[in-house]
Amino acid sequence: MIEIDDLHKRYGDKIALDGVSFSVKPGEMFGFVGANGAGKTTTMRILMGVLFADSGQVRRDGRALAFEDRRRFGYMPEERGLYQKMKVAEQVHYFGQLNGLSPKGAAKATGDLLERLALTERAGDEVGALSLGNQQRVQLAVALVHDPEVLVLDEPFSGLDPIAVDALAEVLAERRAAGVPVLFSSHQLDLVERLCDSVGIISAGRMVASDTVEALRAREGRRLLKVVVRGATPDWTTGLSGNITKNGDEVLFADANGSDQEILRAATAAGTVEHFGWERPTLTEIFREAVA
Ligand SMILES: Nc1ncnc2c1ncn2[C@@H]1O[C@H](COP(=O)(O)OP(=O)(O)OP(=O)(O)O)[C@@H](O)[C@H]1O
Repeated sequence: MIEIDDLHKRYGDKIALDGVSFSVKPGEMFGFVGANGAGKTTTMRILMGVLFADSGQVRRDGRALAFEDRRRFGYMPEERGLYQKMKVAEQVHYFGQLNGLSPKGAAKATGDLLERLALTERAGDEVGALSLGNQQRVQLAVALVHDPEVLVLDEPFSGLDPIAVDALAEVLAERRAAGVPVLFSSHQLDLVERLCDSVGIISAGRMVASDTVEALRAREGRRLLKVVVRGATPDWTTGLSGNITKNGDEVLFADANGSDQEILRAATAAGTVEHFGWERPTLTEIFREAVA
């Protein structure tokens, strides 16, 4: 398990991290989300040892991380960092060897990954000649080539087309199934919701939520009551409490937790109740609320 424990970091007067803690279990996909400048990259850089925290610790299975541990991590930094003049396959192979693979092992892993990421036809091209999206795929191949024990990816999905998003999602899901803790940051909350087991929401250097997607949705899940009544007159909700939004026969009651039975009685008296249930919020709604 990867544990981030009470990280604090300042850049001059600017407090970037103000007590960030969360953990990522083996076989867990953790989505790290937050507004621009919230502290995601800073946290990941400290996790990877390219930046030092002012205080706090990063541990793996209860032990402070050492340089050697991080060699077995796969990291995709925000600033990327490929050799523009090196050819695609050469580059992935080079990083494979740099991270401990034999020449033969690196060649096999390179071939497999280029295939998975639809880069085989570009294997002999210089990286600098590729589109940004394809360079991004090479960067991913570099992060994954040595079959890392832990994955830390800073916005790996940004700039990818939908086919590449699916290919990467599949590769990450395989690593997760093999027991690898996978941590990635993203602004694509629908994607995070679809792929991740857990989510951490950071706002101005503080974690404002960190839990499984299910738990976050369930916690907020009794806030919005959706009722559909056929054949009712539009004024059937008069006198009911809660913040009411109407769209034809569909009525949404926000903050109606204490008055749900009263609403049900009114709906039944007004017409045919076709739907009566709590709406589970999307991750985007949870995020907006958490960082508001
Ligand atoms: N080298 C630096 N010098 C000064 N301030 C910095 C430096 N790096 C980051 N910061 C500040 O620290 C805060 C956190 O930045 P960070 O890059 O970690 O955020 P982020 O969540 O990754 O943002 P984004 O989503 O835009 O990538 C921001 O206010 C940023 O301006």
